[in-house]
Amino acid sequence: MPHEDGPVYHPTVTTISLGSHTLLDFYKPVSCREGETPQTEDNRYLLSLLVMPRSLLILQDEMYQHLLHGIHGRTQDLLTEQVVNLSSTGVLLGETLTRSTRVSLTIRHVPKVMKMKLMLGRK
Ligand SMILES: O=C(O)CCC(=O)C(=O)O
Ligand SMILES: [Fe+2]
Repeated sequence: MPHEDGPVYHPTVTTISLGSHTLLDFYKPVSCREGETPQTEDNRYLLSLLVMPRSLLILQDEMYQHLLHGIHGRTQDLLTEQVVNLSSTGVLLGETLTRSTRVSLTIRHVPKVMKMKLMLGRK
């Protein structure tokens, strides 16, 4: 499901991937201009990144602040021209990759945390 990771973690989210590859898909945000054709997930789709096993992905700037991202639930990925980082992965255009179990470790810096005093049992 396309989503933003939100301002709390701004400006960077970092992901280590283990196990399977996956495709991370990027979408334009929903705009609410009058007279525009209704927006669907399909027509907001922009591009994908092939996220390789044992890779480190750093998401920041425009990709973080402006675009939405998500991972489709499917078992196989056909690599098309919309997968924009193929040349740095060694995987060829037109190949189909079968997914298996993937573990992603996401590292987020949270500069602002809320401090709450625990009042349990106090009067
Ligand atoms: O598994 C991933 O690489 C990203 C998952 C994600 O979008 C998130 O944790 O917000
Ligand atoms: Fe996310």
